[in-house]
Amino acid sequence: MANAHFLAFNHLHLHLQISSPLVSKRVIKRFWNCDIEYSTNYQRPGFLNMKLQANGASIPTSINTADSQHNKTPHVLTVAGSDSGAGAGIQADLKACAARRVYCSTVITAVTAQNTLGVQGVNIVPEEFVAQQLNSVLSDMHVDVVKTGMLPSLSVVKVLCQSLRKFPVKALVVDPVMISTSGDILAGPSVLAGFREELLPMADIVTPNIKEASVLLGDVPMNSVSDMRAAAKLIHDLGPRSVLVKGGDLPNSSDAIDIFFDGENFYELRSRRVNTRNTHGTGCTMASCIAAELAKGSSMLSAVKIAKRFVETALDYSKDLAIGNGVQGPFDHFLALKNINQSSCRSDRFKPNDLFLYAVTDSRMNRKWGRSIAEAVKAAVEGGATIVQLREKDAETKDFVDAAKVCLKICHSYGVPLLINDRIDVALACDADGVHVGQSDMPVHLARSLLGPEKIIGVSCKTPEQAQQAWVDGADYIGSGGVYPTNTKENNRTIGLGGLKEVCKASKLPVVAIGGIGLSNARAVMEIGVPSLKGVAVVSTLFDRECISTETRNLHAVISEAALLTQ
Ligand SMILES: Cc1ncc(COP(=O)(O)OP(=O)(O)O)c(N)n1
Ligand SMILES: Cc1nc(C(=O)O)sc1CCOP(=O)(O)O
Ligand SMILES: [Mg+2]
Repeated sequence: MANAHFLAFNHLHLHLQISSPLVSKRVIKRFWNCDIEYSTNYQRPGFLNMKLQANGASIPTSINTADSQHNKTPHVLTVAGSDSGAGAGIQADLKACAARRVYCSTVITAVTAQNTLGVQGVNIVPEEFVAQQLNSVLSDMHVDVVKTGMLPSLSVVKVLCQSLRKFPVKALVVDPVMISTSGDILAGPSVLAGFREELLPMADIVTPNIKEASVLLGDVPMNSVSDMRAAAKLIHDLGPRSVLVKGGDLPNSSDAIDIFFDGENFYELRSRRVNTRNTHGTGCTMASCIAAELAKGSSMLSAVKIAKRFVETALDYSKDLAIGNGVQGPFDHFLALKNINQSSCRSDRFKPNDLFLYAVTDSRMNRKWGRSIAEAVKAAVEGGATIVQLREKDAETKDFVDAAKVCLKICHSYGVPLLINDRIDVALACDADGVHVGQSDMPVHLARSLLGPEKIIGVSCKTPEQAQQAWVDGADYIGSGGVYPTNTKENNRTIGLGGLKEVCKASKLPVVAIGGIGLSNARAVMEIGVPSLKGVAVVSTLFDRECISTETRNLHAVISEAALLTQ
């Protein structure tokens, strides 16, 4: 499918992943109300030269299309041990990559006999044969990311490092497997030296759990989040570009807290601790999932966040799985094959700039103007709405689902995501792109476990504390208001531009402003000057008007101008 994805368009700064110049030109025109001129041929292979014209300014642009992953299948190579019980190791890696829709090839370093009771035997593959497998894969296939798991001997570590020097890849993810979850030793002290001296300096990320972090640092005690931070910093000093210390086994913690350190900033990533015996293979899955997201082109931090969310959701889904008699069972990676449909016509699940012009429907207004929900949505996306929310407070469930399916087709034909207000059931029934919930609706973490990791979840926040919680709970964006008084929502508290600013400053998530926003005040909202504010959400300004597409176009022009001027 020909498509064009905006990765960022902030203040005259454009990154465009392009697969068809003609489609891209149309999409640019529609999204940004700016004209685009192409040179008629490629002057350098893989580079597309173009001139963007917006508001009288003309910007020559050269886009490297050769880097685009469009025609390549994202590919992870896992170098790890086989687990006969298929909960961890190579088998977990294959399942995780398949679930994340990334091709996975395999180099097997050891074959283990294990089950839910523990590891009964280990048969190490000779290093020459590991080398041969590496050569077979890397000399023939385009591998984006190498992920390592069980590396049972120093010579295997060395063979791997040699292969990586001969066949460089985009990223190296090292899961420093040393002790199995059942407590069995999978790599001895000589391997530890290999990790420290050779492999970690080549790694883009290393993902130890607290036991592994402690062993890597010579058995330092690891009992708290501040110990994890200190360990992340010390492991970073060993050479990897970033470190994720996983705190799932941290004593006395009600959340699963991981520390991500990229050499500059620490991020404390929290998720709910899922109460289940089925946790065997979470480390392998986490690292494979990070590798898969990197192969698809994510930044490191967002790959880590997606992986954490994927693992949390899969654990939640597999709570009641009964496989084996031991204390630790495997979990199910293919939540997508249950009632979570991850297929989406849209290739990217959520881009913060989708919030730019957020159209929220209203059944009362549609009735007043004598139009269907689908007619209203079509006019809004034609006018340039970048995301749509169906907020149909008094619709019958069946009518709502039927209308939502029609609207979904319309939105997807324009590359616009469609969210459902409040009704998780309706979102599931029509396979919408996500939901928007308020503080008294279904809590975000429950919505997430029902909808899965792929769907977009927005949550209304009036305070910095709510904004912080939204991030912890796994929301994708925040709706914040009422910025101005509104007649559309009864008894809504107005927080003003000041309140909006406070929420935006506190928010780690992108924010869309809502409440009483129209042509006369949208500019003031966009000009508050906090980068997390990505756009405005409106109801009456679009839908309580005679011509929705004209009003949408007008509002688009106002906020585009404000966005350009606040660069
Ligand atoms: C983008 C956006 N922001 C806020 C809201 C309000 O949601 P909520 O607080 O749940 O109120 P209702 O819309 O359900 O009345 C929203 N819908 N969209
Ligand atoms: C649905 C909604 N939520 C709000 C909030 O403050 O969270 S204000 C609001 C209504 C927005 O409608 P209009 O654009 O017509 O003012
Ligand atoms: Mg609500």
